[in-house]
Amino acid sequence: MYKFVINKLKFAEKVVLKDIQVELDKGETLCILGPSGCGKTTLLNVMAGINQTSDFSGSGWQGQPPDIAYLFQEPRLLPWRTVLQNLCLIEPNTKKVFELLHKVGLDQYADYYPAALSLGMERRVALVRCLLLSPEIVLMDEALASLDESTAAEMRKLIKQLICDHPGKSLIYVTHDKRDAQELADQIMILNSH
Ligand SMILES: Nc1ncnc2c1ncn2[C@@H]1O[C@H](COP(=O)(O)OP(=O)(O)OP(=O)(O)O)[C@@H](O)[C@H]1O
Repeated sequence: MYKFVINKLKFAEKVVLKDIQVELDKGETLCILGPSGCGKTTLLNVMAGINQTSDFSGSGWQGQPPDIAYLFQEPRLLPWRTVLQNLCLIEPNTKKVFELLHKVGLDQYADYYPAALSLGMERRVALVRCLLLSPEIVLMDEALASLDESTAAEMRKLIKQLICDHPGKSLIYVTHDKRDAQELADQIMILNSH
């Protein structure tokens, strides 16, 4: 069981998150829903340890912090490196990289630069990059935003196959879309604005 606690998180004097307690079993998927500005991304950032600007009280991860990989809303691939070169920064074993690229249907695109890929393809490369880190928990921020319906459905299926149906991996998934929550979540958390 993973547990993460925030008592209060403020930016300047504005309270953004209050009395948050996230509990998640190994292998479980938690979807976090809530209106724009309620603090969903901030919560993921604090969990990933990359929120440096807030005034945060709480105890964070209870016990040993889990190994985390973060799929940001923007794929954040290095534009001057090919798909394979981006992924080999994480995993030098190209066989492992190609196995995962094959699973997301992109093994033919290993030598492409990110600029030559669609957003949906870049997101799939970013998903592979996360998985190569062998995380215990994957954090995802609006991973299907700005994709057309069929591309979003394809990505949702991959997330389900490669993370949700994987017994050892947990997923914390921020979304505006109730369909994502219905299809992927074991647990749903709704955040309100303060
Ligand atoms: N670095 C920062 N400095 C000051 N205020 C911030 C900072 N980051 C976020 N905020 C504020 O915190 C609140 C929560 O922002 P956050 O991006 O977490 O919301 P969100 O629920 O993810 O929104 P959206 O669904 O639109 O992405 C907003 O009012 C935002 O303006």
